[in-house]
Amino acid sequence: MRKILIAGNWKMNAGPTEAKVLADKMVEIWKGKEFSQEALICPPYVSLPFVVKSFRDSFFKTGAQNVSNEDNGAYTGEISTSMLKELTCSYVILGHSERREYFNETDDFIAKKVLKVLDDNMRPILCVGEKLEDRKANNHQTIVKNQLKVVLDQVDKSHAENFVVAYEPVWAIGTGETASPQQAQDMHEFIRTFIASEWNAETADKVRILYGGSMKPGNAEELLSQSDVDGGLIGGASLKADSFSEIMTIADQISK
Ligand SMILES: O=C[C@H](O)COP(=O)(O)O
Repeated sequence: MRKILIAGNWKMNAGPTEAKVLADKMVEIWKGKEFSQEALICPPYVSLPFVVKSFRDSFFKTGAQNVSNEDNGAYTGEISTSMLKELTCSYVILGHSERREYFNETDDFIAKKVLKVLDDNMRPILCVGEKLEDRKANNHQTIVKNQLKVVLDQVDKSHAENFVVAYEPVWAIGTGETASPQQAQDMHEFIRTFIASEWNAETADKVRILYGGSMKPGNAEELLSQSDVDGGLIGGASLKADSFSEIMTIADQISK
């Protein structure tokens, strides 16, 4: 059984002051309540210590939006896995389409980071997804398969439980346009089948596959109810404590 992961990616939003207010609000909403699934917030690096502090006595987990593939050393501007672990971060988002597009991150580079995160006993959330032109040209499966293959070729299947994939169709990110539940399910099933062909069915079954792209309270139930959708990677709606909590409540009522 896979636990649903509701993950918020705050992107380059919410500096320390705003982040603390937002995190405190989330904790307040869930005070005294239990959450049967997993909730995660990935703030910008500078806000992480504040969010960690706000979440200290709660079930909320924290993660980062990127990390270096190197150990501590002379790498100006970078952040290491050991620094994130010191803050008790457990997840790292990797290969987000914004990093691929604006910072030229390649599949090989992303694979190195995924390996580093897994080797250091953290959990990568590997983002994959096609652009609108790929979808229109019916190339979406090939694009996603190629992005995944570079990483899967290097990751041992023993990491399956810590390995998280996020399917984020680029055309649905921040646009208000969402993949239909069927489009999401079809791609998630394709991803799981591909992982099974690279590893095996038993390990593929352990991998959580999140959907990302304009997920909000109004569409979360339909998306999260799909058999291969194991959670959400949420941008805009995670910047509002109420919206994020509503999605969590929906996830709480769905069991896989
Ligand atoms: O990482 C999150 C995704 O890019 C989705 O962002 P969004 O919910 O604002 O569309």
